[in-house]
Amino acid sequence: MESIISVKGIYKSYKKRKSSEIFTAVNDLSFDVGKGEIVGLLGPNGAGKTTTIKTICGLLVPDQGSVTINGFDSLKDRDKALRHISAVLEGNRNIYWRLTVYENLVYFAGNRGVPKKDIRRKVDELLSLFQLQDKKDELVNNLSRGMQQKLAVSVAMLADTDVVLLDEPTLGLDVETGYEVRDLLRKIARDQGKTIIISTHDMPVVQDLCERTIIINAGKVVADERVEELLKLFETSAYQIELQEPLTDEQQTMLLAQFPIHQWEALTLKVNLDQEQDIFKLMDILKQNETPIETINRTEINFEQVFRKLVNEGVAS
Ligand SMILES: Nc1ncnc2c1ncn2[C@@H]1O[C@H](COP(=O)(O)OP(=O)(O)OP(=O)(O)O)[C@@H](O)[C@H]1O
Repeated sequence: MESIISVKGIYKSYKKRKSSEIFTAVNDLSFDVGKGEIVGLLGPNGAGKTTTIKTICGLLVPDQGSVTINGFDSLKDRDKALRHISAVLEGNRNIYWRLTVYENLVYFAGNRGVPKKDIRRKVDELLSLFQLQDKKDELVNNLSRGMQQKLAVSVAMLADTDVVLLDEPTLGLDVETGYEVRDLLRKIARDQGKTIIISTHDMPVVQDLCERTIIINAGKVVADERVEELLKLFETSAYQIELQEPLTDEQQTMLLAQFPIHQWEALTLKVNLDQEQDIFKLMDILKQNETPIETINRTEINFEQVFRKLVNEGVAS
């Protein structure tokens, strides 16, 4: 797939407040994003997601490394590179709180180079797509957080850029509005073929919306995989075993020595096996004392478990 964004070996350090210590927020980060891909940038608090997004959209200059957008270096060819990008940063900073929804859209349409004769049509299209017609004369300050977020995303759509960067688009939204924003983003990506990078903590957003996820932790990439591949990697190996009787001390010692048992409560064992056939070895130990087994189930593993495993273990597979 042709790459539209190429991040190569970027580093970014900050000086810690009230001390001379330097903190490396992004540490040799590299990845590519293909045209039309929807990529989730996932990571715990402080992982370096916002720093990465701001570096891509030219708000921060990396200490080392480069960002290329559609073939243009974001530093050397800044104007040409950034022409391809719109961003919605955290906190709805790209909209004016003292203007109405309509005034914001008209103002930013002019500001982003929409020809005068097309502004009205473009604004009406976006009001309709984002279901904001009823709110068009409302001051942004009086809108709910979800409405403000929808307006922020619609402002980012005005320039019709190839790439849209979204920093935490569902943060602080209630479940219903979160779904609504997610559906809108899916629609935009599918119907308009845009490349979308979403930085988020929200696992369902990634699982539901993104084709690929780049998981970062402490400023480094710990996984760069298609979401379905990541889930597959773990789904074959998660088991839950219910016993009818407790195990002997000897069985317990053998199990703990040989298998990564991650939960053991009374008669319930949960284990993630590296290879599927390991379940037979585990059964051998259980059979040694003829321990009656109530059930063995392969458990569904969700994206949150995959994420926690990758972040805690720091390995891609
Ligand atoms: N301007 C700054 N000055 C000093 N330190 C900063 C600055 N901006 C970010 N940091 C630090 O760099 C690290 C990475 O921050 P960043 O905002 O990129 O992470 P994040 O993954 O987006 O986190 P979160 O999910 O909490 O928003 C954090 O430890 C943060 O405190």
